[in-house]
Amino acid sequence: MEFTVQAPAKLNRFLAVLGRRADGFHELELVTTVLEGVLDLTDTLEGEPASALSLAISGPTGAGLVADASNLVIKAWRLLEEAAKRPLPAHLHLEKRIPHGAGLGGGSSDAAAALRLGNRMFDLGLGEDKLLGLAARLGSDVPLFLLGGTVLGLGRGERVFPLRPVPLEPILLVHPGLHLSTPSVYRALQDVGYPFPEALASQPGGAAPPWRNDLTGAALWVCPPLAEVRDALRDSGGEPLLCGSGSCWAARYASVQARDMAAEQLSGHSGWGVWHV
Ligand SMILES: C[C@](O)(CO)[C@H](O)COP(=O)(O)OP(=O)(O)OC[C@H]1O[C@@H](n2ccc(N)nc2=O)[C@H](O)[C@@H]1O
Ligand SMILES: Nc1ncnc2c1ncn2[C@@H]1O[C@H](COP(=O)(O)OP(=O)(O)OP(=O)(O)O)[C@@H](O)[C@H]1O
Repeated sequence: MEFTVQAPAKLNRFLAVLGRRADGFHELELVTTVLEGVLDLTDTLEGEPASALSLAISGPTGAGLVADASNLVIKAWRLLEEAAKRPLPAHLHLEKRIPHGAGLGGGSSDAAAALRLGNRMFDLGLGEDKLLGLAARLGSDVPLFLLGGTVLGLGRGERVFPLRPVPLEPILLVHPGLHLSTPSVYRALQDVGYPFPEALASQPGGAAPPWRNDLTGAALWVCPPLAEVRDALRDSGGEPLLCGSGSCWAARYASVQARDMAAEQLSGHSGWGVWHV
């Protein structure tokens, strides 16, 4: 097709929950890296002008994902039409590789990709501030994908600021084949108790932010079998970190060699997906 935009996954290397707000959302401090260049964890959105709007979905994780008005790509397109004050008829094709309900932000990344694609395809000339505003209406995670790189997220995560790049350690991502709903994990914070973060993302002297996710207890409460992947990553010598609201885990290793040995060991587990970052 004529126009193509990549939609990578993300890794929240720091997620502090600061409290619950009156609107039901949680006040967060996040450091997120967009995993640009990890091709088997990147969706692709292509488009060409047509007589009406349509979306086709294919790819390894495309099955079971509906292409109707509930899809974040269509929701993003409708917001663009609202901003452009005219229909933007196009045929879109989404190649899905990011697992859903995995905490890797696939749907949010697709939404950001749709905003960029439509803006470019129809020469709408919407600036970054306008696109960030539309992104925030689509979901808390969408704006960070417009910035790319390593991003500080404040508020419910939608107020984004570029950070200097944090070099990624040798990392493995493991998907246990489970699906976790983000709202149910945030709700479970009430059952497990709210964490009271003392360390925030801004580190003195340019140090990398800590490897931390305050949603871990809540996600394990909602889905106890998640612990199996965490324990396997620990046994393989890694330092596990839950991805967003789950179900994927990331683990960092002391060396590329240690990471690659662990990958070989964990790939043998049936039903788990394993990626190098
Ligand atoms: C877990 C993360 O992926 C970390 O980056 C995000 O916080 C989730 O972002 P998201 O999926 O874009 O979330 P949204 O679509 O905005 O919200 C989904 C639901 O998650 C809960 N939610 C989300 C963000 C936030 N700061 N507090 C919340 O309590 C709310 O119940 C909300 O109804
Ligand atoms: N294009 C899309 N790709 C994936 N999911 C989508 C899409 N559009 C809508 N959804 C819905 O959004 C839900 C969350 O999908 P997503 O892949 O963003 O989950 P996630 O990785 O847990 O995200 P997050 O880290 O933002 O919580 C899916 O279960 C699906 O119902």
